[in-house]
Amino acid sequence: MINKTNITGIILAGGKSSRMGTDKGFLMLNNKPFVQYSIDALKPLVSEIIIVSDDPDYDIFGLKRITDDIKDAGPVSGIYSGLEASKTELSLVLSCDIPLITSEVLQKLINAIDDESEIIEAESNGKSMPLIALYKRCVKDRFKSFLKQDERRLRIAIKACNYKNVVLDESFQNATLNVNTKEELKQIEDAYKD
Ligand SMILES: Nc1nc2c(ncn2[C@@H]2O[C@H](COP(=O)(O)OP(=O)(O)OP(=O)(O)O)[C@@H](O)[C@H]2O)c(=O)[nH]1
Repeated sequence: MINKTNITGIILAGGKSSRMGTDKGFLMLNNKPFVQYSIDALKPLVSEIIIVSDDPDYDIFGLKRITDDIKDAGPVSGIYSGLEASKTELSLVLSCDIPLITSEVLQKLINAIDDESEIIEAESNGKSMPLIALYKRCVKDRFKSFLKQDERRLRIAIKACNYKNVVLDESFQNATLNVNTKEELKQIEDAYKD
């Protein structure tokens, strides 16, 4: 029986934010930092939330914060570190730059759990979203071996696992929007008003 006691939430909040030029998790939408939206979507569904970031500013959220085991290695390292710290078999992994994300989307990933799939990604508008996804603990060793080989491409690591997508219909398109640039920030502000 799957319930919140056997799922952990992992939020990736490291990286360079080079396209935005400022830490994306602390961008504001309706007076709330972006990362808080990821926290709020996870909260009803998980037993613990872990933030993976080197930045102690994230401690204000009162959650467990861990740092990347391997620095500057991108999301593969962030996910690996989060799974290593997770106490549960299942983890919902989110980025910190998806402020319209909802628990409903994450529940769809949980509903799709089966014995075979090791990674279940949301798919929106034909695009797989590895940072709106559910990961089983067993993938962490494969992620580690990729990191050891200096392979940092998340898609390559995912392809080495048994993965599937949950295709979301058009009504969930906004919920999965992520923000990388100032232009996309403007788009999110407009989508939020709708
Ligand atoms: N913990 C951790 N999180 C990361 C790392 N790199 C990216 N992230 C997170 O992964 C998500 C997607 O990040 P990207 O937009 O692909 O990369 P970014 O470095 O934040 O931004 P760019 O420099 O513009 O590519 C965001 O939530 C980032 O905070 C990393 O090395 N460690």
